[in-house]
Amino acid sequence: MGSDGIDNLSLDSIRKTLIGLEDTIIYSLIERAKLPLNSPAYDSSHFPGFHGSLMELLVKGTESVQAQGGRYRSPEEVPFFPDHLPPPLVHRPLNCSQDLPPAAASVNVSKKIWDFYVNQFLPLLAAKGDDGNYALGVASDLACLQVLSRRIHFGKYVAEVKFRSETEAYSAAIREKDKDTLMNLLTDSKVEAMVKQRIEKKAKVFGQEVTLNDTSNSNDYKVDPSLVSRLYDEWVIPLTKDVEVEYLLRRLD
Ligand SMILES: O=C(O)C(=O)C[C@]1(C(=O)O)C=C[C@@H](O)C=C1
Repeated sequence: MGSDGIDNLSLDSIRKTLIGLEDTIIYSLIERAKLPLNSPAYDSSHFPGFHGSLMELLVKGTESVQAQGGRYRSPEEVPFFPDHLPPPLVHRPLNCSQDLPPAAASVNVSKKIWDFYVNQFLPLLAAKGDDGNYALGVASDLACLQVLSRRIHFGKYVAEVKFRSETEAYSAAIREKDKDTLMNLLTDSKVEAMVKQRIEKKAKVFGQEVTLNDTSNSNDYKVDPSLVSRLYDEWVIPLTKDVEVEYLLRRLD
């Protein structure tokens, strides 16, 4: 996101940002896929010394430190545990557009992102096994979760730009609280198909084994490209659209 402010945002520039985030998402998935599932880290009854799972403990602690460092000050940065975060110690203004209408601040699908990632997606990404190195796995999970969340909450900017380009049609549906019409207005099926094709292709290119001779199997990838496409199809795109609808519903408040 550049420093030009919301007035100069275009659908093209936001889509470019989404395309850039695809690279980060794939690389973070490749990192997590190197480690075994390590299921005790996600089990809230496994470690008796504290409340909740080890993953929750580590993510809360990391988010707390990052909040002090000035994270979570823009609409696309949403913590997974917003309660009791310490105030930032860094007050320098962000050199990126953050001036979305107030509607943006309250749109938050973090819980849904956490739930699908931990309960549905991670067991498909990581091979069964337990190497006891839970903190490393969770650090890798948080990298995945944060970039997925950023991508999904970027839907706020997408929705704002779409609202500005067709204000009358969107306003009518917002006044009626008509979620279906909003969903239809913002959906572009051709773009969705391209996004899914591109992410699968990138997973093949970024995830291929590089060797100096030609003996490697060209169908061996570090993360299954069809799983990455499925991630977008089942979770990333639908949740981005949920963010867009939720944002729009509050846009005229
Ligand atoms: O690019 C857009 O227009 C978006 O709204 C983003 C997105 C996506 O998540 O990739 C979501 C909805 C549209 O149907 C197409 C793509």
